[in-house]
Amino acid sequence: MSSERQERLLKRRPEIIVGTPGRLWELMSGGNEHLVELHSLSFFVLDEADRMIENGHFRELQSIIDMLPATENSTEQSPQTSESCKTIPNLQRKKRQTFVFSATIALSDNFRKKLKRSSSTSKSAFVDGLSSIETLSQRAGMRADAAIIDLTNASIMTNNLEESFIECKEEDKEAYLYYILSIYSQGRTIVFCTSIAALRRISSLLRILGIHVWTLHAQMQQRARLKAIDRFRGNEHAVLVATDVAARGLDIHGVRTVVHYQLPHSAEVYIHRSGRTARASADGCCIAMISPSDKTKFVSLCKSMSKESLRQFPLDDTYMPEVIKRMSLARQIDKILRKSSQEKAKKSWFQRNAESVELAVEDSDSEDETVKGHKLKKNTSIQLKGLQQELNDLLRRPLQPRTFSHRFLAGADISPLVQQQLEQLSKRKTSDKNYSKEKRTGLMVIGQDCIEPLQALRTSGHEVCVNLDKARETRRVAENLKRKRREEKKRTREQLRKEKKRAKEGTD
Ligand SMILES: Nc1ncnc2c1ncn2[C@@H]1O[C@H](COP(=O)(O)OP(=O)(O)OP(=O)(O)O)[C@@H](O)[C@H]1O
Repeated sequence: MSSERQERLLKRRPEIIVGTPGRLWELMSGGNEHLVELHSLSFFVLDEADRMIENGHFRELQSIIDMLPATENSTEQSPQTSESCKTIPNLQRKKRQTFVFSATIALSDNFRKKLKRSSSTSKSAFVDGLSSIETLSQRAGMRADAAIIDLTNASIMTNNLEESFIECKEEDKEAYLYYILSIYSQGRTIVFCTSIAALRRISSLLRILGIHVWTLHAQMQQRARLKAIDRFRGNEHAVLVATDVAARGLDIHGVRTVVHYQLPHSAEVYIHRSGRTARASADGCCIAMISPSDKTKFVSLCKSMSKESLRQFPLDDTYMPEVIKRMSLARQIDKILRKSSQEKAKKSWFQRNAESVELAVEDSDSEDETVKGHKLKKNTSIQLKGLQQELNDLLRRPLQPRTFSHRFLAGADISPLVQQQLEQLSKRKTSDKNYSKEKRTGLMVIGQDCIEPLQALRTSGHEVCVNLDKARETRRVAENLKRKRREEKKRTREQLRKEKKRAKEGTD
């Protein structure tokens, strides 16, 4: 929202103002009348407080707090006055209540003592800035007898949330993501990435594979972000691929699954990301995709949240050959499309710059080179069409396990589920010509009920130890066992050889 529009809205003197520190301070320091009349402030709320002090980026917050009038109970000196801040006599000041919220606040044991000490110290004693949640609370005028309400349970996460993981190679993550989104296609899903490059890649691959996804990241304009959220909210089976800008504060009803496609850098971000599902009294599940290089990070993440074991997300490997075939075609298509869009961008950049300096651009290529270029373009376009045709043929068919064969369908061998799916499929094929255009609906998968990942996890997921020491111990035991078996075999072979030799010597 533009600051002009915000200023217009502030003229109506709203009773509640929700803002980010940057914009709020911009308006306050600009002398907005409604915002500097802080003597009548009844409630001061700091939401996501731990984020506010991260890496010291919210200097503006410090300035805002410095402008707050001292509360009745505070022994602080009068607030630091700025040109835009009015000095109000104590009698006119309202009693102010301060709230500090976050799902991930770590308070030290002597938090209250610190607050007590601070109430007898003047503001000028804090020279470090808002370096900790304690300092933030002190500066916001929190009293030493502040109520601390801790709603976290032993597992930190809500009990309605089922956490799980998939262990796979880094290069197989894309295929497994496609597997989850197509086999368990029910419910809203948010897929989290740490980098925008990864977000762009997987969203492009999924779109090529016919899964409509919305994206959300920091390089998007506010208007585009709001549009993506609206569209995501509008479809109960939609997929949102997002960076950590969506990790906090996003409250969308019916988010059933959160996928940590790339692991977050801290346990706090993992908690906030996972908290986009299983909100209020609803349930939900999260799936962390762990490649061998993620393993150490994942174990330390689990350790910091005191998790010794986690459920392994159930996978049916019989679908993988089909999934991998589709993914391989999608990758080839993506590569061609990416290359051509890069070439276009390069060309238009060159033209734009030439135009800006009023330079006439002449085609410097020789006739031979131009013909060669056209040929190459034509070949690429033919190759692209061929790949798209091949992929579309695969996508028109429901995803089916390797064991399934259309050629040898026999009543006795088909489970009631497959029988029912085939009947519905043939009905839809004849009645609805556009059936293949419907995305993420049932009947894309043969042999599998159309369910949410949470149901799959509850019915067939199993607990696996994530403790690195225990995992190492298990590996060591398995290796020992293997070594012993090898030695045993070698001994038997040796014995047999000797016996044969002796027998041979006996006959000679
Ligand atoms: N007492 C309640 N009864 C029913 N629903 C509630 C109640 N309190 C909150 N909710 C609902 O639960 C959801 C989550 O609430 P809210 O956004 O306040 O949580 P939060 O802890 O601030 O989440 P975040 O992790 O985004 O900070 C919202 O949809 C809200 O409407």
